[in-house]
Amino acid sequence: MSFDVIPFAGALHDTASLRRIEAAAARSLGDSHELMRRAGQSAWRELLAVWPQAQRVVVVCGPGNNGGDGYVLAQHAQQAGRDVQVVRLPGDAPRGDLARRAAEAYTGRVVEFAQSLPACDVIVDALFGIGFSRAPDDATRALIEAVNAHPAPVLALDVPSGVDADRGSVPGAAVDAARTVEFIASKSGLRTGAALDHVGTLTLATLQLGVDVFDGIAPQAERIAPVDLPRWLAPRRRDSHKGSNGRVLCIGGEHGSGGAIMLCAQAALRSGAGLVEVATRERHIAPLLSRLPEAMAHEVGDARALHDALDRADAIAVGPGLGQQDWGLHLYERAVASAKPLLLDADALNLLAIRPFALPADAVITPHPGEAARLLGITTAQVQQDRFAAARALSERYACVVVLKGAGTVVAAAHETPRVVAAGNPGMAVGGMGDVLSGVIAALRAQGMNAFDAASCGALLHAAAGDAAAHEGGERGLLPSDLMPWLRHFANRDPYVPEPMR
Ligand SMILES: NC(=O)C1=CN([C@@H]2O[C@H](COP(=O)(O)OP(=O)(O)OC[C@H]3O[C@@H](n4cnc5c(N)ncnc54)[C@H](OP(=O)(O)O)[C@@H]3O)[C@@H](O)[C@H]2O)[C@@H](O)CC1
Ligand SMILES: Nc1ncnc2c1ncn2[C@@H]1O[C@H](COP(=O)(O)OP(=O)(O)O)[C@@H](O)[C@H]1O
Ligand SMILES: [K+]
Repeated sequence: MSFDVIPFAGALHDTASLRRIEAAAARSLGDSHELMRRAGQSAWRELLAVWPQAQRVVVVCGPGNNGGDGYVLAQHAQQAGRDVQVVRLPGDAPRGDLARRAAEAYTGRVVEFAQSLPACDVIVDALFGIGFSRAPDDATRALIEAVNAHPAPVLALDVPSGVDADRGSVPGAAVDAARTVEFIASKSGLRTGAALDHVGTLTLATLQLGVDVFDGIAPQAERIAPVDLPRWLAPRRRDSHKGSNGRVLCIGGEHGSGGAIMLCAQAALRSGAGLVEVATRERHIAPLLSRLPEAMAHEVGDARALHDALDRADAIAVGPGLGQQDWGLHLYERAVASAKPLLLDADALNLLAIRPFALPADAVITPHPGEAARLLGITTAQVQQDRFAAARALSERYACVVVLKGAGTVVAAAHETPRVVAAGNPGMAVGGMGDVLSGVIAALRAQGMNAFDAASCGALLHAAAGDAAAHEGGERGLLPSDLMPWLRHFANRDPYVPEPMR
């Protein structure tokens, strides 16, 4: 596998930056074709390393330079004695000089696609890369569907065809790759949303370029993974005490939703908060204390008790199970008016959408895509079409830090490079999982982390705990409570876990 110079391991780029990097690389090599030659050769080496036994290779080539990479790979496979066929749509002969040159150098068979693909051991997807620009037409869709229906595994070159490499969305059909080998730099859109069901295992071929080709080009986003946790989670000072580890106040738990605030409080304790208080409905206090005697629970009908609890808190999480009735609205307004480090989730976000209050400085909001859509006045599908843009729009509109949850959680704040979490799994799509995240982030805030770092580290810690819990017993049936021991584990120990690059 090809790992050369990686300028900054978590750096993610968009296609506009990649075009500039490619241009700088072509200038420094003095020849654009050299880049394509290296791309095709790296991909061939990867294919050989992963599927050494593959004898029959089908390379599906598009009309652009991604197709050009495919012809270079096909030529290597041919020279290595493999049975190779390039398949392309009628009319998809290479259009540009680079790809045409690569196609002319390939001496093997080229067949036009008609309904089905030949039998083979591996399919190489070289249909579209970063030049993919619109939903596929019927003929292209039929080809993509034939690739996906074929039993052979797929190696995608640069981008699984049909995935938008900037936004992570799939406007029509997209190739389901077993692996994707990215060229030159990692792409932001392959780390979030619908893309995650298409990329398979991601690897990076940097094409032996020097770091100078990245000069003056800032990454669009940063990928964060469990190995990054020690960046934020230094060991505790030996002489710390419960006060120095922060007091969290969790507000919520309307009638019928008492479990939400209990999960939030428990997660805050398991993420290292020194003290956790809960302001909830009276009838939830006894069950909460019987499960979680370390918490201090208050009935908040008494205005003085609420005032004192708000005053004592180092960080406040408001929203889990809060409801949107008068009780919840009153608590929401008091929490927002408190000017304390604040986290808003669930019903606090629904209330924010209908009663926009100016949030205190450095507040964190943790919407799922549905909540994000309500806050932005758009549809959930529009949020998912461009999760980076939605997170950025929320951070601007509400002047806060945003954790846009879901596959490939995006953390955004004004003047910060957005971060995308390379952990988490669909087992976490279950009621109560977001309440756990609220407790984690509030605990990190109370321990002194700034809002953007607490949001990033908290989303990562939560996702890592979710992955560990899913690894133990599977994704289906995973419960938010299953994360609790793992939150403690990842908040303390060397969190390195071998993982595929995402
Ligand atoms: N430049 C370099 O130095 C290097 C580049 N490299 C490689 O080049 C790739 C980028 O190449 P690229 O820019 O030619 O775009 P590419 O992804 O092949 O697609 C464009 C073609 O597809 C077409 N098309 C798009 N969408 C479509 C749709 N839905 N349905 C149908 N057609 C559609 C589009 O048509 P048009 O929109 O122009 O009508 C155009 O013809 C990059 O990912 C990497 O693999 C490496 O070799 C390293 C060096
Ligand atoms: N498919 C998925 N992949 C990764 N993480 C997921 C996935 N589905 C849900 N999650 C995570 O689980 C949590 C669910 O939160 P949320 O939807 O607010 O649940 P609830 O409101 O029921 O507590 C979020 O942190 C989200 O990122
Ligand atoms: K491709």
